[in-house]
Amino acid sequence: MLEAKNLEFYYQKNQPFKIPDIHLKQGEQLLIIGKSGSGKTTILNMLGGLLKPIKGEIIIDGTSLYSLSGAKLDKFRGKNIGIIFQKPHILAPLTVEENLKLANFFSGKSNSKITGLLAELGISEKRTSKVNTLSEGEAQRVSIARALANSPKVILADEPTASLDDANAANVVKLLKEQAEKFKAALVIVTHDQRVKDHIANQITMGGLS
Ligand SMILES: Nc1ncnc2c1ncn2[C@@H]1O[C@H](COP(=O)(O)OP(=O)(O)OP(=O)(O)O)[C@@H](O)[C@H]1O
Repeated sequence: MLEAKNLEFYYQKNQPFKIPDIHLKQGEQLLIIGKSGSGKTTILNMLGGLLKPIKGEIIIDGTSLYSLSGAKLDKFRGKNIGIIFQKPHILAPLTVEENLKLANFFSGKSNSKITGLLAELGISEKRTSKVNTLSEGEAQRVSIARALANSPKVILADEPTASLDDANAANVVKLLKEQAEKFKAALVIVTHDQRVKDHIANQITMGGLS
């Protein structure tokens, strides 16, 4: 479902990252760990179609991601990849429901899952609340709901627990795992949070700069 082979990337030519290969089948989960600055966000952006590697290939459900370009890549991403960013990328002046409908609009999928998702994530009662009135934990759950609204084949989460207390952090990891299992999606979580490490056995470490 998700394969990354022989990836090479650098921001400065003399400082290439060491990037391990990734092979995840449908429903498999992976934790990418590594110290601050080792390139965790960088690899996640490459896997999500947001940053083209200098060399190597990323294959999602049989499609080589960067063989697509422009609108085709955007469309593929919208349909197949759900990304949860470190800081929730949700539109603050819109309501929770409007944010989710927007995600479906861009990926051309129906709104039929929204009610169920909000219930599973425990934010049904916030459906018509503006996102800028939510707590950080609630906003994080909305960004998860938005990433999952289009039933992606690959779910990518960048430090999803960074700003959450212990109870919410455990909850968010549980939700991500449950939802990934439900859709049989491949799940990749990037983190340095010790609290997450105990929940996903399959782990690789970013090697930092070569
Ligand atoms: N757009 C950019 N241009 C130049 N250098 C960058 C850029 N983005 C990131 N870097 C550098 O690349 C390195 C890796 O950054 P990245 O955000 O991938 O690390 P990370 O492992 O996610 O770190 P953290 O855990 O602190 O979020 C850092 O040294 C960072 O300063």
